Amino acid sequence: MLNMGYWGVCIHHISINNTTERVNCKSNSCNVSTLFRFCFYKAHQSLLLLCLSWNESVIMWTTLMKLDLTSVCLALFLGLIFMVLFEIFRINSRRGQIPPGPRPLPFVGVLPQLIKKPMEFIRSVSQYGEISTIYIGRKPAIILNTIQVTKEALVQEAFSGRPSLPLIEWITNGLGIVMVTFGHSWRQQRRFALHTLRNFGLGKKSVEDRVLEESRYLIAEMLKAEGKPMDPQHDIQNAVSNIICSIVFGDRFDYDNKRFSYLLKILNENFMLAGSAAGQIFNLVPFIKHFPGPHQKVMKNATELLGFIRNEVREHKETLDPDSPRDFIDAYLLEIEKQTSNEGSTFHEENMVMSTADLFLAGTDTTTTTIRWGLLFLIQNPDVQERCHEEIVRVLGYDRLPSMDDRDKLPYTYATVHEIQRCANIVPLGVFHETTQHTKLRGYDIPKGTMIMTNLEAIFSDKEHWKHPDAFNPENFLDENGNFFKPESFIAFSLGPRVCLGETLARTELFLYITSLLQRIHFSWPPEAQSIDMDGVMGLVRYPQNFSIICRSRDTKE
Ligand code: HEM
Repeated sequence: MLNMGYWGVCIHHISINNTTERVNCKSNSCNVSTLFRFCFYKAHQSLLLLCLSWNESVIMWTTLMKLDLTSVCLALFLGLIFMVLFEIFRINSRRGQIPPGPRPLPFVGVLPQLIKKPMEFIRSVSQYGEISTIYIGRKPAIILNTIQVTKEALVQEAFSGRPSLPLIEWITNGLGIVMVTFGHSWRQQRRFALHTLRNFGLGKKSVEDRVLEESRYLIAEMLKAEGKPMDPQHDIQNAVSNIICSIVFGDRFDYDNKRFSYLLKILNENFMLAGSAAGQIFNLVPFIKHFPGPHQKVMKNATELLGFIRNEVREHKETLDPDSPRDFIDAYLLEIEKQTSNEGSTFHEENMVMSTADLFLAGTDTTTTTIRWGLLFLIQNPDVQERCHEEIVRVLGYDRLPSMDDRDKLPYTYATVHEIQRCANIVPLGVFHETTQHTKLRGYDIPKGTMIMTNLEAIFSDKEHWKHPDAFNPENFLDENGNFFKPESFIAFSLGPRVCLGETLARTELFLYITSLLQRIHFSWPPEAQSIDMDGVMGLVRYPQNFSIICRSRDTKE
């Protein structure tokens, strides 16, 4: 049995032949090495067992073949050396034909570096030029390091596919929107989701009103722990999730709802695990799905999350009024019915569950994580926090909540929200794309099926495009007259046919939540706060390390 957390304490029970070995490791970087040690240990033990049980047959065979055991071992060893040499030759023979990049290890490519120190590795990749190559396992992937080349590539359909990642495939069965490859199903599901989200208020006053109402709950909840150290994760996640929940399920959930809190916890756990070393190893050797390991936890969590959605679907079916759809699920149920006679329809119940899951998941941990990074940056830059608060109170006072129309009147606060997104950079390599056909980029031939990554870390810190690339400074989004402007390099939601489907919703939530929090609450560190590694923790998104803060209500008469 293997039970592994990501960067926390990991406890491994390795049980073979009724003996259990327990390893306790507390270092942050231990998981990778421990996992490798575990894999090595397992492989070693299995080999030993095989050797023991098949000892007799091996002896029989080798006698039969007139070979002794030493020769068999030597042959195996030479075979391995040959495979490694062949792999090195294969990689080297492609140099010059593909963009340059760091030297990969045979079979695993750059995965050990990417897993061990992801941000350091991602930063180092841009030194190879506008586009570079990294090997993910045995396959080369192309990294786009500048805004120019990213724009050139991502607007094309040829660059709009998605790679098939075994872990995601295992869970989604190739359904939904986010990880579905470019084609008919993706087009139908994406178009329907966009259209339906708009019908239920996306980009309109009604979603703004939901966010403002929720921000009142959020402020009240955070101030319950006024003056005491508190981890803001759950409150923010619940507030953010309630907006997408109200659109897809037609309901919000109270902050003390135990069942919903549990679902949010496992959602977060899955985002963490799927993007961790465990997820990468699964994608490299998917047959481990038949064995115990952290991937089983990912599957168990996913099954529970999908079970929750299936339950919602069941309840919606029982109470559906075709003349007045209440939310995304109602609209989808009606669409399935409408499309029954259409042969090319991709609308069916499993696709509904997976599309709903995509909206629920993508709409929760992305915005939550950005706001958490925001609190970190605002506490570390108290002058920025104060300047935002002063601007907000000057324009709105203490009582009027902000609206999206206030953006022009709050240029410094609006710039701060964007600067939070730039520095948080929650998907530093974007969401992976794949070429849908053979294509060319900057003179290089790129075969169909090549993985494409956007180096947002390099683009967001390009010295030619940012006034203060390496510091948290809202001036990056202000012109010489103090007005807000958006540099072309700001592509946190990506671009092209795959651009984030929830961009409007996310921007509404980020501006309204951050502004209303800064209006009413002062944030600071608890006295015993420890310093935080600002590279964060890599999951499917880049999370800040866990932290606690002190919230104090702004004195409305100050
Ligand atoms: C701060 C918040 C967010 C950020 C930074 C963000 C960023 C992104 C990025 C970078 C992509 C990949 C685009 C590409 O493949 O080139 C994406 C895709 C997507 N996002 Fe977001 N997102 C955010 C919030 C949301 C929200 C609130 C929703 C909910 C509606 C959402 C739904 C989606 C979906 C469904 C896709 C897949 C689009 C497709 O493959 O066609 N996102 N997002």
